[in-house]
Amino acid sequence: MPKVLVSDAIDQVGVDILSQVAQVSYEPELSPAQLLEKIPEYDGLMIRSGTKVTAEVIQAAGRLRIIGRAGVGVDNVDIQAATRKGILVVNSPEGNTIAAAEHAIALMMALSRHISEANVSLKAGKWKRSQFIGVEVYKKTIGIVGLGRIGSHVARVARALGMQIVAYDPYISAERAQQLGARLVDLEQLFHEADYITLHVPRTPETTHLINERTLGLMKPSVRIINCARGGLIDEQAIYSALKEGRIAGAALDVFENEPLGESDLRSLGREVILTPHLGASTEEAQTNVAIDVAEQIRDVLLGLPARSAVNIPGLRPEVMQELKAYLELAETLGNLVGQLAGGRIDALDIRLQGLLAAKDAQPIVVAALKGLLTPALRERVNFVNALLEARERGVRVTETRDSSFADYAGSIHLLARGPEGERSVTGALLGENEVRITSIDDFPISVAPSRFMLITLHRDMPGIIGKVGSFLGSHNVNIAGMQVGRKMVRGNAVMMVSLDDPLPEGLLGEIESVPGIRKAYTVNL
Ligand SMILES: NC(=O)c1ccc[n+]([C@@H]2O[C@H](COP(=O)([O-])OP(=O)(O)OC[C@H]3O[C@@H](n4cnc5c(N)ncnc54)[C@H](O)[C@@H]3O)[C@@H](O)[C@H]2O)c1
Ligand SMILES: O=C(O)[C@H](O)COP(=O)(O)O
Repeated sequence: MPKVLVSDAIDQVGVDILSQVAQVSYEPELSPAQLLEKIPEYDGLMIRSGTKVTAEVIQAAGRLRIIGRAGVGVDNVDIQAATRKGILVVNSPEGNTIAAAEHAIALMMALSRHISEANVSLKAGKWKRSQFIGVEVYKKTIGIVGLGRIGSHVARVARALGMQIVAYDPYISAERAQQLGARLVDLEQLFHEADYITLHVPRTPETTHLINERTLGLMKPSVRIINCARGGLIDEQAIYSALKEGRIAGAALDVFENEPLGESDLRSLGREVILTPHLGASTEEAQTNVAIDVAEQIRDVLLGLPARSAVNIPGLRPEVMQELKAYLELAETLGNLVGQLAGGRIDALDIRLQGLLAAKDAQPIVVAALKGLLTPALRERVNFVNALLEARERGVRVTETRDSSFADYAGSIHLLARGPEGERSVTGALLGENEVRITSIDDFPISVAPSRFMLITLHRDMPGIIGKVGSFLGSHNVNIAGMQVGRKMVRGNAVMMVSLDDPLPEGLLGEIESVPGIRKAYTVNL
């Protein structure tokens, strides 16, 4: 039975799902050193933001197949290292959206009405109503940075509160913003106009210290800033100084550059700052959602099924996967074949999707073809997770084209590989629903089912050549399971594909190539 380690606090429902297929260790208090020591035993790892899955952890994870992040942000996982090692990373992109958006709104309201400070004051026995005069959000302008899932829900709620909405998100259309009642503006304009600024972007090199000494200077002195997204989006020292000196009115921060938040000047401030310990996703509903979402994906992957929210491979809905499954096998077989025929280094791979495939998502087919192409070199080190990255790192340029007019088969894939030794091409299609057929090699038409051991020759189409190869193999006790010849013209060049029951013994390939009329021979394992 596979083993799954749960190293952060997750809802019990997640543990129950994992237990259907795995032996589960629930250890939410592990130190980094303990994680490093334990990880080699596990096939799956389920985490939240508390566990740092560093390159060192991944290096030590000898049998790990999947890391499930019960939440959105995967910046605590070294994705590059996981991808390189072929470890799938999945998350729950929507399970805590509402919780995070509501926390941002709650912080905005708490800041506006001094709720946190007033609560502490009253509990300390004081009744100081005049000290807690707040401001209304009605008719104020909220600037939303990042109009994705959480930012969009904040926009909907803000609209219902009667706020004006400006938004900055270079990756969404003005129409989408308009639907949400938001006006898209550039970042500087947002900083100028907003009475409230709320951040809902991932942390990237582009968004790191988005709020800093300079940008704080662009804002109204009455501005209140909310960060429920990621630590590091705000320069903490700069916002501390701006708050302390009264250059801005307030800030509410749920996330920090270093978590847990240790010594920090921010802690010394009064009502102008509200700090919460990364609680955006901490609702009962969100924790149930993310636990189910991610545990189900870990369970499915351990059972050999696809994941629905993979971070490091194209996400494939199960119905799409089902539809493309046989074509993925075809693409992988063709990639493997053309890779072996081209031999050695391949600089470029052109992938043509023909017939009905011209209308499909090409990405999974490209990944499958690359997996096949790299398998002779990398063996089990290459998989659907790391094939694209490995190909990129080896300098393989990939292009894809489509030809919907192709009518010989319902759907067909043509691969052309270019390397220092020239170009080689193969085509394949499905017979019926899922029988893979190789339908051409270097444009010579054939129809051959791939088999584990194959002999392929390029030769002149002339009398006796097939017989010579057949009796040569027979004389070395190699049994032929099937044979087919393809040619474009009588007595021109031709290709022969021979399926063998056994591998060709060492040294025989050279002898086959010395048969008069044979230009080149290959053994191929599919
Ligand atoms: N505090 C919490 O507990 C908590 C909970 C959930 C999510 N989060 C965090 O909230 C953030 C947003 O999550 P989401 O689910 O809305 O993600 P999302 O991917 O749906 O939305 C992110 C948006 O940011 C935009 N974006 C990317 N780079 C940008 C840039 N340079 N400038 C402006 N916009 C940019 C994207 O186009 C996208 O629309 C993430 O960082 C996530 O980790 C925090
Ligand atoms: O990215 C997320 O999903 C949030 O930051 C939530 O993190 P958590 O699961 O550690 O609460």
